[in-house]
Amino acid sequence: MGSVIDAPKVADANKDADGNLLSDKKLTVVFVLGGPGSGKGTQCANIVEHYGFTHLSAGDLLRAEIKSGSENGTMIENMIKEGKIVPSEVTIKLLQKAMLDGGNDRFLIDGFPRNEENRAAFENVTKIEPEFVLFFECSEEEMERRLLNRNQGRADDNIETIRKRFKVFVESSIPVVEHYDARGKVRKIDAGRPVEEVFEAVKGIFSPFSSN
Ligand SMILES: Nc1ncnc2c1ncn2[C@@H]1O[C@H](COP(=O)(O)OP(=O)(O)O)[C@@H](O)[C@H]1O
Ligand SMILES: O=c1ccn([C@@H]2O[C@H](COP(=O)(O)OP(=O)(O)O)[C@@H](O)[C@H]2O)c(=O)[nH]1
Ligand SMILES: [Mg+2]
Repeated sequence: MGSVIDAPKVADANKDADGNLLSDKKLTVVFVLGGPGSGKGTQCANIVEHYGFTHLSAGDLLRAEIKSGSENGTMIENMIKEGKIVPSEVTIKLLQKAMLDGGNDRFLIDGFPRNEENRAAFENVTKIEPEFVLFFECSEEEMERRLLNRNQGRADDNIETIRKRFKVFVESSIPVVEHYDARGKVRKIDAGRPVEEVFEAVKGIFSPFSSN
């Protein structure tokens, strides 16, 4: 019974004010994946500046949800502190809303999908397939160094949580990259280099988007 009642709600959540479905809008969505500290947020800011994408960081949306005092806030806060993946429905609802509010037709979705369940649920609910997956490859040694120097006051940038996040990344997020790799959709970047060098490589991938 729950699924019968919930179905229209899901469909509504996917419509903008004019009743258009997200999936009807011919959106360009790029998933930006890579381990914690690989430079996803840093490079997304560069891409936004040069290629007119709107940047949606799933982690930022979840942290904003905690701050907003939502009923899910405490649950999200506890999961982030433990480096665990927040239930798909929570993250997807935030992403859908941000896309509908975004007023753009091209989005970088940073740090999502983090596991196969995230991926399948997003596809099922939004009917959106990513154009491609930008994957930042970086050693754990380098990522650990970056995270311990990030200085953004994040509750999860401590060595204990960082180790848990690395484990979750290998066990749950790498299979998502493998899923898209098997479909020829992964664009892999060596992210262990200085920011400018990484962006040079990113530019090579985004050049088709530079004209409009
Ligand atoms: N290529 C790079 N070389 C050195 N430091 C970097 C590089 N890219 C990002 N950083 C720094 O590393 C930290 C993590 O970067 P961030 O973009 O937040 O990564 P992510 O979003 O993947 O966790 C930040 O302090 C950032 O300034
Ligand atoms: O789709 C997502 C994105 C993030 N997170 C949680 O938010 C944390 C921080 O994610 P973020 O992408 O901000 O971290 P980063 O990879 O940039 O260090 C993760 O460890 C997870 O606990 C999540 O559950 N689902
Ligand atoms: Mg980030």
